[in-house]
Amino acid sequence: MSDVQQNLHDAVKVGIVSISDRASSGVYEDKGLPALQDWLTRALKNPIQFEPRLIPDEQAGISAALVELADAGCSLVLTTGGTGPALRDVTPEATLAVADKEMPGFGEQMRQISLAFVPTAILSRQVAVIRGHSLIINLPGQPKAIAETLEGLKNADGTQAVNGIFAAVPYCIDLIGGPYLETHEAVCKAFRPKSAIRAPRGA
Ligand SMILES: Nc1ncnc2c1ncn2[C@@H]1O[C@H](COP(=O)(O)OP(=O)(O)OP(=O)(O)O)[C@@H](O)[C@H]1O
Ligand SMILES: Nc1nc2c(c(=O)[nH]1)N[C@H]1C(S)=C(S)[C@@H](COP(=O)(O)O)O[C@H]1N2
Repeated sequence: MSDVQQNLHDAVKVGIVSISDRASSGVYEDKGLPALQDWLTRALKNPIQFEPRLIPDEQAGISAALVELADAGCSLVLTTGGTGPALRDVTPEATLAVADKEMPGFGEQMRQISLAFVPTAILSRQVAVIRGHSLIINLPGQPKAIAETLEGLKNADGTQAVNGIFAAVPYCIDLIGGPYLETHEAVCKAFRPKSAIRAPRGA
């Protein structure tokens, strides 16, 4: 029987939001939602209910989608796109507008990680916030940036060279009263203080 069939892991609802004028109007195919869904499915042992949204770079519409997803019980909401300096890039403003708390460490670490991949990493103004029981994190719009920032940089032998931000997500979600997230270590090794580690179910 699989872990899911045995109910070994809490179920989690995750909002995934691709913010792109061109993908949302059909000028090009959206690669943001598939990349988010693929990475989360590879990384998490928990059964995931995805809530996908594909929307244009409009501040009010982005804020409305984030509020709707947080109110619908998404413990985690990941956005992709609209974090740069272009006039239509307003994802950070839309995210901060619905925040109860800002979590600056996520943006700082993502820019640090991304510098290992591209010198233009400093152009991303990405933020992370808490709204109620939801952690909302902005990722850059380049589809490859999703795995890069969540997973970090690995050496040729698979050991971690730079930590991805997802390592800190499960404990953050514990602290805001969400489900207990568990990861596949080959993709991402989550960190929790010893006192916060729960004994495996069914052991
Ligand atoms: N949802 C997406 N699907 C596929 N490719 C994307 C997507 N979003 C961004 N990209 C790619 O990453 C590049 C940089 O993303 P950015 O968010 O800056 O897009 P943009 O230039 O603001 O345009 P748009 O909002 O229309 O996607 C884009 O030019 C495009 O090649
Ligand atoms: N990991 C990673 N971070 C990245 C990039 C990337 O390709 N990989 N692109 C950068 C670029 S070119 C820009 S302009 C900013 C903002 O991108 P966005 O407007 O698509 O969110 O993210 C930066 N961060």
